[in-house]
Amino acid sequence: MCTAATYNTRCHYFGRNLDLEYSYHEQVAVTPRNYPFQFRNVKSVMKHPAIIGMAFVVDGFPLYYDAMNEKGLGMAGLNFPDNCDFKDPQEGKDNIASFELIPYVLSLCSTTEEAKVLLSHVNITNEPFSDKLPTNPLHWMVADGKDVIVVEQTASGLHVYDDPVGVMTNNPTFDMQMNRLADYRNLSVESALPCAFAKGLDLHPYSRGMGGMGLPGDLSSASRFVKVAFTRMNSLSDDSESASISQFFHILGSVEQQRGLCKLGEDKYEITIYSSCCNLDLGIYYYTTYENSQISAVDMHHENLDGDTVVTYDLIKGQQVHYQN
Ligand SMILES: C[C@H](CCC(=O)NCCS(=O)(=O)O)[C@H]1CC[C@H]2[C@@H]3[C@H](O)C[C@@H]4C[C@H](O)CC[C@]4(C)[C@H]3C[C@H](O)[C@]12C
Repeated sequence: MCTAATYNTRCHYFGRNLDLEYSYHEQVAVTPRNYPFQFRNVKSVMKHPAIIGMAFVVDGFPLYYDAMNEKGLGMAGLNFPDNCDFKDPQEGKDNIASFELIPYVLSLCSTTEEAKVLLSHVNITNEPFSDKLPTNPLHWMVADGKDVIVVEQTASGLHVYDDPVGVMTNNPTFDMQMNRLADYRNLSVESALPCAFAKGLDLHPYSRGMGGMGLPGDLSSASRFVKVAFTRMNSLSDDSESASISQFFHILGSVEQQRGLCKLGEDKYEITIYSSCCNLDLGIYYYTTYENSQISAVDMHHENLDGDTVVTYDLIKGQQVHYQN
């Protein structure tokens, strides 16, 4: 399971939880402007905005999980089993392999609006990166400081949805997630609204937070969608960088996966391997890992963005305890 979210204060933030029971060797990867993106079926992009994000870098190619470009556009891929339908290349379409979609969009677009136009010609293909890395089912969230969209390719074709709640998880399809949200339309952050259940009935609000009673707390993707939508839509912080990123990680923390709660086999448990937060305006990629709750950061503008090879940073994974005495 995974969760993606956006959050806006003075700057605009975009990120995700990566929830999985195993790890590839993911790293923070900066792709400079002159790295040549060679795609399988469409023409190469030799010069593009610089990109930073989390990637598994194989033979120098950044297989991004989530990333942003220096124009302020972010994109994240999340698991989308059963519904996802990547197809064979089709005549008359821009055929983009699923592992190419993040570099393709982030190297050619500056805004969500531009991404919508680009995606309207796209067929996402099932071509694997290599024999060792077969295609996995994914759907994507794309966001700039203004708009958020969700991109899903199912048996009926490629769908682009406007995302008014600025969050996304896994199954079911995005339109169904939004339909289900109506089941929770009476939830509120108010602790003691008058009883709507029956006029005059004295039902004492014995606790704070009762306006949110009924908010799901389990780890399923449908429940996480509701939980993170409620959290994100009501989130408040001041607009400093420190307060904004703290709040962002709290939004993702509302749906994080603790080891032991989601069993996938003998001694196999899904956990939140990392959480990321991109400052879309400043090009800073913040992250925490399951073991390391201290926020680490890589600033793309501290790199030579006119280079032509991908620069990587290993994740700082061990817990960083700040002893005070
Ligand atoms: C599985 C990851 C998504 C996490 C997630 O949603 N898990 C939930 C599992 S479930 O719903 O509960 O079953 C996705 C996110 C990004 C994906 C990776 C990126 O797309 C980059 C490459 C792409 C290659 O085609 C496959 C390997 C890969 C390295 C991908 C492996 C895997 O599919 C990743 C790591």
